[in-house]
Amino acid sequence: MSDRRSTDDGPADNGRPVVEAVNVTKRFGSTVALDGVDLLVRQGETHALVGRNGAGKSTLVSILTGLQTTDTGCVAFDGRPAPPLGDRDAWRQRVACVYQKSTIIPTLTVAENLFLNRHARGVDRLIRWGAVRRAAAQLLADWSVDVDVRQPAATLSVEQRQVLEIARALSFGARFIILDEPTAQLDAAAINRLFNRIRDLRAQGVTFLFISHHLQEIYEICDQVTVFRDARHIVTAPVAQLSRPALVAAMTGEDVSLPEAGERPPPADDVPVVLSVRDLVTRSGAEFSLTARAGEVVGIAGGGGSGKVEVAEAIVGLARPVAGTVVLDGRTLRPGSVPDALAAGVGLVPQDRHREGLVPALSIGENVTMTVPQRVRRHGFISPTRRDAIARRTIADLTIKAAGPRVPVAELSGGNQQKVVMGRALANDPKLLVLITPTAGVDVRSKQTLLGVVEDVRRRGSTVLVVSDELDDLRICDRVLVMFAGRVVREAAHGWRDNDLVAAMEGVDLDHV
Ligand SMILES: Nc1ncnc2c1ncn2[C@@H]1O[C@H](COP(=O)(O)OP(=O)(O)OP(=O)(O)O)[C@@H](O)[C@H]1O
Repeated sequence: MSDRRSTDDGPADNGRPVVEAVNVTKRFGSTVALDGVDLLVRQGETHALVGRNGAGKSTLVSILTGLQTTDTGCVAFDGRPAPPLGDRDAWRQRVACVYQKSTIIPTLTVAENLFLNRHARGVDRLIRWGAVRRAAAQLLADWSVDVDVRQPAATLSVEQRQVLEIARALSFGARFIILDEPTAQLDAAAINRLFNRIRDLRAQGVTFLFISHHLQEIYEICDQVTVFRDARHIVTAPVAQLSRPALVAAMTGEDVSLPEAGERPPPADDVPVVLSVRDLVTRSGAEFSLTARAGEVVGIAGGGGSGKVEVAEAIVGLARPVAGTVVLDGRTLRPGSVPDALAAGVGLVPQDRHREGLVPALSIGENVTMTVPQRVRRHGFISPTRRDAIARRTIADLTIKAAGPRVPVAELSGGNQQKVVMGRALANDPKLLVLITPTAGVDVRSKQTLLGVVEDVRRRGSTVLVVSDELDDLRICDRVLVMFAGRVVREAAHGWRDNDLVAAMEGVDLDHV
């Protein structure tokens, strides 16, 4: 393996290799997920692993955590070969991965989660709960985690769960932690706290492999970056030596710029109103009203707890509002009914694609056409040929990386699954397309594709709601309604400045400070 010693002065220079993957190849049937890749992570560094959706990142993570074997090549920790796959304890002492989807068990308490299967037992073999709780409290105190150990894990926030998973990993002795898109569900303040924690742990000798599609995060928190493209290792370099355009070019093989809405005058009064939301009140008290016309792209922005997702979910029927009406193209939607919203012409990309989005065991074709059975029926029966044709078009239009329309969605990478959700939302030619955090987990080139689709939909005369706190998502909007603490606090016309919008999302009124 080539020597990729850092040239900067950080701990990366002196650090011994904590983990090394050499010439690793992994195939799934005819798909080559990893093609002779190398990775070298040194002690004390925070090393980014980036690449487009389907580049092979998760596959490498599953190999580095002992969930899958390599076809060829090898993995070593601290210079010694990786333990056998079945020796879970040995793996846990070397490495842990904090995934986007938590592995914490919600029905157990914090203490139980921390000491699952390694409870302190007395001579009578009974579990000593007092001792378990004390050990858990000590562990959390050691790592400055402020959580009550008696609390049921279900009551923890996403942020607290992540921190708990990190503490649990450290308690097994692991000093190498993989963070797989850790910021995807966190708001700006929580991301800051996570980064501070990473810095603290790094100073104490903990090494991180950090996977994210948010390139600014790589520049903020990582020292080294490795780029994969199409299952191959492209480059490893100190972050400071790789400019953002160079990084994007390494990931995509080309320059990529994201779409932005052009300067358009507000729609005239004779342009039909497509969506009218009147005096909506959500369960937790968020209030919202909006009139949007054909061809308009409206953003709903806000941080965690702003109410933006609740409002969007109430509009599309995923949640039942306590008051208010939603009228789509003259038809009043039944509150809390997704089928009614779909029948009225809503296309939806929900926030949680695992819960409301996809059926992983079904094919791309089955998922994409799920809400439009009429389009795939022939003489009363489902026509696989029609279904394949629709799915093929979706695969081409959204550049989904898959061998064909009948591939189960479970076999796609995360970002490509998100494109299938978008494909399904578009399948019924929606009058109203509602996108909730549509580019979460999506690489920069795919972001360009997904956001570009919005422009096509708008041109066809549909209305689009983009619900997000990502500035890149919001830039394609004609106007953005910013929510804070359950209220719309600002309406920003196209051309807003990043600072203003971010300040409004944080509840700061820059005009009055
Ligand atoms: N269990 C599986 N069966 C078949 N193919 C798979 C399986 N797991 C992954 N793949 C394929 O391997 C390739 C690499 O996928 P992987 O999930 O590692 O990508 P990734 O870089 O993590 O992408 P993302 O950023 O979208 O999460 C993809 O083409 C994917 O479809």
